[in-house]
Amino acid sequence: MSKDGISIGIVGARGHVGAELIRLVAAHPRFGLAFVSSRALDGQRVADHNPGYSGELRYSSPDYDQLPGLGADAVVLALPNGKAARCVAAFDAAASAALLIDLSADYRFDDDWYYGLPELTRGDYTGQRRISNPGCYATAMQLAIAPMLDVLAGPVQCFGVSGYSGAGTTPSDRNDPEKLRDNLMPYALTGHVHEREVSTRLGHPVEFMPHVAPHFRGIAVTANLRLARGFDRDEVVARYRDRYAGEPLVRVLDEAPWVSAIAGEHHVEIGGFTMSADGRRLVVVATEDNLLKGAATQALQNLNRAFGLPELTGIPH
Ligand SMILES: NC(=O)C1=CN([C@@H]2O[C@H](COP(=O)(O)OP(=O)(O)OC[C@H]3O[C@@H](n4cnc5c(N)ncnc54)[C@H](OP(=O)(O)O)[C@@H]3O)[C@@H](O)[C@H]2O)C=CC1
Ligand SMILES: CC(=O)N[C@@H](CCC(=O)OP(=O)(O)O)C(=O)O
Repeated sequence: MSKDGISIGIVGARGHVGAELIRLVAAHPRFGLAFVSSRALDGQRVADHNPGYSGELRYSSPDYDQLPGLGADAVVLALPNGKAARCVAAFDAAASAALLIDLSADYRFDDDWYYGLPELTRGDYTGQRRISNPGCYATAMQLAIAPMLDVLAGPVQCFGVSGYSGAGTTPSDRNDPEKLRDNLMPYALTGHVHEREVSTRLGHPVEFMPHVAPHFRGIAVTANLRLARGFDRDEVVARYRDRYAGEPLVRVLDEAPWVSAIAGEHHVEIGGFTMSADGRRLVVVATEDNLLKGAATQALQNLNRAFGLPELTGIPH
């Protein structure tokens, strides 16, 4: 079941993110799968649904109060938003020592949980056993804005476009390929949870306008930053390069990154730095695979750190 004794359980493993995690954990040199849960796929062979897995494990569908007894060292909750609390309560009731990582938005505002965006928050990790994993857009937006945080003047506007895997597997207009064909679908144009998440984490107001597009995976965020003084483009690019030097999962490019190039990649790309004539306005573009650095890869970074392994173990980079 587990390699070298570190076993990982995944709750909500039928989802797009759960599928990526199965693949990453299966290929990890130290982690193995303890269980993968799905109500719809209960009893079916994982290998029949996931080309990244070749073992004999089958999906199971335990009740939440059975989860702590399944012996996983860490359990990743990959359920839709609003569903994590009952799982967490089961682990609390059992006084389980298992590490919990929640991929939903449910604990991102809870100070009892470590918020795991390693490139920005790894210094806050002091061995917490409850980790909330930032959302895909929230990761891209924070990484795109952070290097300029101390020189911002006024709210930042972020125009976001996501592939429809971002909308999960529960059928909706936002993951319906027919309705998305030749289309760009705006939604939650004010007050999206990611707007609140990024504004809270950066301590600076961010205005977020998300859209979903016909491609499957990958997000692009175009951020508009007003600056307290005039900047040269070179000075701005140097800030980003300095900030992310030594961060293999954040690549600073000169040109604007394309979402078509980020699918399947584990890193974020930031580039396209464009200044207004007076140097007081910067537009910057970030792209990311929402299912990887926006979710599963980041979860793996957090798991690695929690088990004392190098942060990028099992993450191609
Ligand atoms: N998709 C993305 O790009 C990203 C997603 N996230 C977050 O990660 C989590 C997982 O995302 P994703 O894989 O897209 O999610 P899905 O919407 O695909 O849901 C994951 C799985 O949870 C199970 N599930 C669905 N509804 C319920 C329910 N009412 N009660 C219990 N289980 C349910 C389903 O499996 P079954 O019905 O078989 O039990 C489903 O396949 C979400 O919280 C999402 O917000 C974070 C960043 C990026
Ligand atoms: C297209 C689409 O619907 N995207 C989702 C992204 C959700 C996600 O991936 O992140 P969280 O875990 O932070 O919810 C949304 O905008 O809510």
